Parts: sequence; C-alpha cells; structure tokens
Amino acid sequence: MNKDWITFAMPKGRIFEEAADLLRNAGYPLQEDFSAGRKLILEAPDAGMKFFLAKPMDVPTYVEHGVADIGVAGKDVLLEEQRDVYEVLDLHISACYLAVAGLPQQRKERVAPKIASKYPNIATQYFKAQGEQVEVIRLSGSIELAPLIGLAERIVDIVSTGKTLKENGLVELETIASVTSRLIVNPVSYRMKDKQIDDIVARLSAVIKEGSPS
Ligand SMILES: Nc1ncnc2c1ncn2[C@@H]1O[C@H](COP(=O)(O)OP(=O)(O)OP(=O)(O)O)[C@@H](O)[C@H]1O
Ligand SMILES: O=P(O)(O)OC[C@H]1O[C@H](OP(=O)(O)OP(=O)(O)O)[C@H](O)[C@@H]1O
Repeated sequence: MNKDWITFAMPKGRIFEEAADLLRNAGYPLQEDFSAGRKLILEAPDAGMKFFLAKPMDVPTYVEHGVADIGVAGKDVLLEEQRDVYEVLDLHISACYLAVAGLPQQRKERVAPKIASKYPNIATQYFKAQGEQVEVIRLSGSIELAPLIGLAERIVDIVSTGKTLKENGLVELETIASVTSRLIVNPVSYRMKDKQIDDIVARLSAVIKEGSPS
C-alpha cells in the first residue's frame, strides 16, 4: 500500500466522469480531459491521488485486497460482490434501480423457472426470499436479449430510464432495490490514512449536501 498517495479504484465508463466532477467540486485538482485515452493508471499529483481504472464489477476486489485505498462502486455491485470493505458515503450519482423484468405475458404467468442476470447472487437471494425456486443463468451484458430469444423467461437487471425495456417489448415485474454509487474504503487504509480519508469523505459530503434539494 502506497503511503503518500491516496489510491482510488474507479469504474471505467459511465460513473467515472461523474465521480471525477464530484472530486473537482470538492477542491481536488483533476484535469478536465482526465480519462481521455487508454491509460489505466492516472495520476493527479496536485491532489495526491492515483486512479486505477477498472471494470465496475471489479472495483470492490481491488479495495478489499488493499491495492486501492478507496473505490467508487454502484450499490448493485456491492450487493452482488459482498466484499470486505467499508461503505462510507452515498455519492448520489448514477441513480438507477434493480428490477425483475420479462415479456408482458409474465405478468400473468408469474412463475417461470429461468432467470438471466449479470447479478446471479442478487437474483438467487431475491427469489429465495420470495420462496421461488429458479435457475439463474449468468450473462455479462445485453441481458434484455435473453427473454426475446428464449434463454430465460425473466431477467434481473438495472433499469434507469426504462428505454431498453420498452424498446425490446419487455415490462418491469418487480422492483428489487434502488441503486446509487457509493464510496468504499479498505479497512486497513482507513486506519493508516484516517486523516486523509476523513478529509476526502468530509469534502465530498459537503459537495453532495450542497447539490441535493433541501
Ligand atoms: N442505465 C444506467 N443508468 C445509470 N446508472 C447505471 C446504468 N446502468 C448501470 N448503472 C450503474 O453504473 C454502474 C456501471 O455501469 P456500466 O454500464 O458502466 O458498467 P458495466 O455494464 O458493469 O461494465 P461494462 O459495460 O464495462 O461491462 C453500475 O454498476 C450501476 O451502478
Ligand atoms: O433503463 P435504461 O435507461 O434503458 O438503462 C438500462 C440499461 O442500462 C444498462 O445497460 P448498459 O448500457 O450498461 O449495457 P449492458 O447491456 O452491456 O450492460 C442496464 O443493464 C440496462 O440494459
């Protein structure tokens, strides 16, 4: 673990820019074209921060192993991965929710055994709690395809605007949980770098409070 820098595991893609903007607003100087290009390690020396650009689902792994002090991960990823990390702050970015969806006839035929998802643990736990026996088929993306071509009758996936469901003729059947991105911290880093990490959390909290409606 690097003592001088604070290291971040950051999800490549849709969350990164929003998280970077929060850090800028909190007073940490990150250049504007920060994530342009293909580099996977980005340094912001003036902020004393290093960023590792990872697959969103892998962020908690880097933080649990202590190679990153801090991470930004969706609540969906945290529920799925169940890693040994502290969840310290709701960043209120990338809001969406987890839902069960399917073809409209699934509204009537409630019980259907096959569920496709990139969240196999969440799906398994959810249906177990409902007392429903299902087979969960793991996919990596384009989950909405599964009911259209008969791989599964229902899916467990993220819904945001509902556009993907609608354009593919699917309907939401049940809501599972709301999702926003969270700041997570490695427990050992929190002990070793407590002042630096508390400062980041306090500054980000202030920015989030400013931005939220009272
Ligand atoms: N449509 C959406 N709108 C808002 N937030 C979303 C949406 N889809 C996913 N998210 C949130 O953003 C996080 C990252 O999603 P993203 O689609 O960038 O990654 P991914 O699909 O897991 O990765 P990849 O596309 O690299 O395989 C998710 O874990 C979730 O918290
Ligand atoms: O309700 P909407 O606004 O349409 O957003 C929901 C879609 O966004 C995510 O997919 P993503 O874009 O990450 O692609 P993926 O299928 O490769 O996971 C999610 O898995 C849904 O498919």
